Amino acid sequence: MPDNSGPAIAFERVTKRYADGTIAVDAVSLAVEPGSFVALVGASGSGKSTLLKTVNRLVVPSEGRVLIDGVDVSEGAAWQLRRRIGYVFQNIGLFPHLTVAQNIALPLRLDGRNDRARVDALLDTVELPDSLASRTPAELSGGQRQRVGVARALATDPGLLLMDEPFGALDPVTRESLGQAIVRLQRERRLTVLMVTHDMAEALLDAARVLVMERGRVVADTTPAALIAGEGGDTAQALVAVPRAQAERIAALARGQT
Ligand SMILES: Nc1ncnc2c1ncn2[C@@H]1O[C@H](COP(=O)(O)OP(=O)(O)OP(=O)(O)O)[C@@H](O)[C@H]1O
Repeated sequence: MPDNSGPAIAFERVTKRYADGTIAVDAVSLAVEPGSFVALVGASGSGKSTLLKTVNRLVVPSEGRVLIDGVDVSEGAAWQLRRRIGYVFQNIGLFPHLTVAQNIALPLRLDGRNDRARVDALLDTVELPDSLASRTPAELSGGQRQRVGVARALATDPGLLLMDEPFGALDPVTRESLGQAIVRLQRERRLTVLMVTHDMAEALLDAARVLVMERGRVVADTTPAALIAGEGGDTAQALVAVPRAQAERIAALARGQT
């Protein structure tokens, strides 16, 4: 096991209250193990993205604090913090006038590196052919663009990856293959991954731990196996019911029943 596994994250009574009184995150405390894959699920508006963004300081908590390997994220400059954290979100912003290779290399250049071999390795990681390296983002499909975004997020070799609906806009086949690529990478490098998703099936299949949020609070915090076994409470089970029913209907079809 490499000793450079991802960092531990601790949320300590993290609350985010907006000026209009909305409590997006309500006194959340939890610890994320180094090198673990944690999914955040829950209804729209339950606070998933807000909680995720407290880690890279895109959101500053009203109360409480977030620690990475024991150090409060509010210490030091935000850009230094973000350099150590890969961040993937839906419709990731690529620079339209830069090529794929230049987009991926951007964080490396900010680090004073200009490493074409590294870009090629990152293209390989996200399963994109080298032939796309000289294209601009407009010359790619949506799924290819999202893969470039993932490659760019991984460029500085961060130990921590934050993903906010990373595959939401993708077709199911691309979604599955990119998801599997991330899972392989997470296991190989022991990355700490926090992934917000609307898709409970994706959470159950990719993550080792699933947090279910409701109205700013974590109402279930357990393993996929426990969720499948019916644990985690009503909110969690309502979310599990969807992929379960689909799986049962597909199994019935496979058996020739209607
Ligand atoms: N800048 C803001 N000002 C006021 N309220 C906000 C702001 N940003 C988010 N909120 C509110 O905070 C709550 C949590 O939002 P958040 O984006 O974290 O939810 P989410 O679970 O990620 O939702 P979704 O699945 O739809 O992305 C929502 O009620 C939202 O309207």
